[in-house]
Amino acid sequence: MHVLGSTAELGPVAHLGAYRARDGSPGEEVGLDVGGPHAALVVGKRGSGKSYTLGVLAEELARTDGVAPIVVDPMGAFRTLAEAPDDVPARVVEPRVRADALEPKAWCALLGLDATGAVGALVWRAASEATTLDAMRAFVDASDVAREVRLAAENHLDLADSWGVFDGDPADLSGGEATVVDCSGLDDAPMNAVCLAVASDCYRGRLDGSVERLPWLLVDEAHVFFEGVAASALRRVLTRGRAPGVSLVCATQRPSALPGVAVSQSDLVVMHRLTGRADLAAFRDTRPTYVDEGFERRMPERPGDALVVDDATEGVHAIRVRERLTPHGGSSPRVETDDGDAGREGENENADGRGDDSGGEE
Ligand SMILES: Nc1ncnc2c1ncn2[C@@H]1O[C@H](COP(=O)(O)OP(=O)(O)OP(=O)(O)O)[C@@H](O)[C@H]1O
Repeated sequence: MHVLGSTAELGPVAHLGAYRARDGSPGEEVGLDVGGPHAALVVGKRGSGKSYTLGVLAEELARTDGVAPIVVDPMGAFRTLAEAPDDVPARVVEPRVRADALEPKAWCALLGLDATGAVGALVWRAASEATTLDAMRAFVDASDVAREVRLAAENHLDLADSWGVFDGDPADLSGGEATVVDCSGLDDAPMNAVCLAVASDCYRGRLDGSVERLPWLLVDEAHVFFEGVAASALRRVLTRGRAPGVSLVCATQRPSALPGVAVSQSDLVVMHRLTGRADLAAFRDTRPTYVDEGFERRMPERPGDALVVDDATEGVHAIRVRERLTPHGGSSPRVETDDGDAGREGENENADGRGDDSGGEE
């Protein structure tokens, strides 16, 4: 098997798929080095195969010794990973956050409060003094401030309480099975709080030695998190995660919405079909050596086909991602036809139902 992500035989390899010849026929099997930490991006327009590829990677990591795979799942698309426990060790957990996993500044940002205003300052002090949401509320309740300030702070903390993510303890994420943190049904703000806590726990756990396995954090719809309070924790993993051994794989249909550091720090980019001009520019600017006009001519057409830009081998590799071992849960709902079948969803059809590959910006 040809290994991407490393020039040396370092140990465990995730089977990603096979090389793809120009006529689409499969070639040698392709794997990805998972023996050491990586920062990777999986990009492509809607329906091009990003979640499917993330699922393949999660399956491989779940079957790899010494790593702790965690999927931050915004849509519940990865719950199916746990459907074949004999083949793929995986579990689905509720999204839970310890209130003190968030710095006071993050609490203000999460609740849309100006930290220099009276209400923001009170919430900031509550987050500095208390370790649970209940204790933060008690702190606010007992505070000696103007009534309207106290009521406004209470309302904001009630909102946080209504998300349900601060109830109970978060699951231990350091196990060897794939852990799917199911964030479906959550708004962007609580989802960001969850992602922030997961990324911080992985990073700090490796620094203080409490996490033994090397964490692999897989984040779908990553633009949602780079636009929210999780951004700083994800940036930290991107820029400083390699030394403690934390890997991050971000999937997005909008790479232009990610900060430049997400593209520049990624040593692997799995590019499914991508047509938006701004999105292509996000790569052309940081990787002019790889992403030229020839690159655009090689752009994959079918869902599941990809170009892998690999810093280790300093090359661009045309591959087809292998089929999933567990069911793929990421397909969009489709209209039922008269004979009861859902509309076709073949390899040559885009998720939006067009049989062609005409794209344009998303
Ligand atoms: N490697 C593959 N092998 C076979 N089929 C695939 C592969 N990758 C994707 N597909 C097909 O393409 C469909 C769309 O893939 P997927 O759900 O991963 O797209 P996506 O890029 O994540 O879309 P969205 O942005 O809407 O979430 C899948 O339901 C599956 O049928």
